[in-house]
Amino acid sequence: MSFLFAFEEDQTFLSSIFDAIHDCVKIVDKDGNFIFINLSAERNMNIDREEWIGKNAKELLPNSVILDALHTGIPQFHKHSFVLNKNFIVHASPLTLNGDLVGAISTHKDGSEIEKLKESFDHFTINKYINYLENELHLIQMLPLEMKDFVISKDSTLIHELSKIKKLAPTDISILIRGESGVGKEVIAKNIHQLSNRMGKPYIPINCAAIPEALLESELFGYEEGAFTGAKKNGKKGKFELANKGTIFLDEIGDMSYHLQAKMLRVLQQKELVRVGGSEAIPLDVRVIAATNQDLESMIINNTFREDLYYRINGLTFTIPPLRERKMDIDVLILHYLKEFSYKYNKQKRLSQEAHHLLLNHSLLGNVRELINVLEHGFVLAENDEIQISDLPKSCIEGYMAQEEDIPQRRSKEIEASSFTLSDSDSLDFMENMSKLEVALIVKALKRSNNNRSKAIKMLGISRQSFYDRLKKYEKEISYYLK
Ligand SMILES: Nc1ncnc2c1ncn2[C@@H]1O[C@H](COP(=O)(O)OP(=O)(O)OP(=O)(O)O)[C@@H](O)[C@H]1O
Repeated sequence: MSFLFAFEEDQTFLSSIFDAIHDCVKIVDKDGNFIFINLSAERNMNIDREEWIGKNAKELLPNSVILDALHTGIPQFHKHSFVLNKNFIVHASPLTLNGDLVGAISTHKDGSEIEKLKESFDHFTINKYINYLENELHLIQMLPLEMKDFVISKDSTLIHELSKIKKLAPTDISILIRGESGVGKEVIAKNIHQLSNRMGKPYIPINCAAIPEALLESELFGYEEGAFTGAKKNGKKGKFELANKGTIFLDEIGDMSYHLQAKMLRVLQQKELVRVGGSEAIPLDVRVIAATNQDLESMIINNTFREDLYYRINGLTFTIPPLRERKMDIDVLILHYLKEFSYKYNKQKRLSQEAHHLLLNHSLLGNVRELINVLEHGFVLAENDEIQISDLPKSCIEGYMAQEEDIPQRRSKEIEASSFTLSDSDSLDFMENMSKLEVALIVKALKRSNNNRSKAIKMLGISRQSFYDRLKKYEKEISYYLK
């Protein structure tokens, strides 16, 4: 089991995960010897896996697809294979660790499975989304292979951001993920961990906004027995200690108090921590991924976020655009989650044209999380196989109606704010008009940069200080146009 050393402690757990997978899975080491065969494969091939482990695939399955993947180093997809008197469709991929080839993995289905799949697909073809899937899936395939199962996107900006992950994951660079609530920051953090050399070690998420300030310190750094009233006997490990050798995901880091930020910075710099009420320094080896929806740059100016911590956590930034700015993703996510619910509830349902239109045009402020909730609500409530608008949550329908009513007003605001013109009757007062021009320029820069203040400052070519002075001066006007 040479290359599985990374999971030594978790091998039983990993085996039970693979055994729970319905697809047939086989793994060989770099010499082609079988090191793992899951339960489905054992049953499907009608073999005794204990007898196969340690034997070479060349001997037991000559010309098999797994050997092709091992010898060429190239993934093999949808390969037909006739062995053990059965027809199989096989996918196989080489396995690498730190850039070295360590083996190969294959999954297969046999003819009867394929027939079942075909039947369910035939049923689906009445659903126009299947055409969508077939036409557009190649774009999803642009994602790194390992991420396909997790992050669904065909938005070029997001795909570009995600393509960095593969290169960065194996390093220990700290990462800051930015984006609104529900855009997928945590899914991406998990992916970074899974693609890193720390995979198989702990991944510990903590939401800094969800834990009361008084408890956050001991949650993060742990405490010793007697540290405070109610402290457990023998003390307790904090999230940082639990994440040792692995990754900690600090969600909503902008909500952490200034005092805790200072403590966190010390821990990150010194790579050791002292539990609350303790004196012993505990060495730490933790990769930090943080996420925020806040404008940390203006928090630094307002002295609510420490600049030194900002540079410490911001080795690299990923910005995930909100769902309303990647409309194409709404469709693929709908497709994906309808499929997921069809497995979960053992039923197949599609969206009516009207409900589909509503979701595509809804501003979905809760992003992917809201889309999933709304869809599941509709899926469960729909009387037949078509989800109607009336099956969606009331709040979603009301939100959409309010948004539609607001459109003419928003459009007129946009026109007003983005053009600076003077009619004959307008005042020519210099100072008054200069102020209007400043507001129009700032609003335009903020809109063009998706409200990213650093980018807006660059576009405007003015200093940070001067930008924030104007933001303060015209706060009311700017927030009116941006609303
Ligand atoms: N691109 C995506 N593909 C598939 N599922 C996604 C995608 N983005 C988000 N999701 C799903 O949406 C839900 C919300 O995602 P997640 O918790 O990662 O968002 P978040 O940005 O971390 O939210 P918050 O800031 O509120 O913590 C999860 O169920 C996640 O699996």
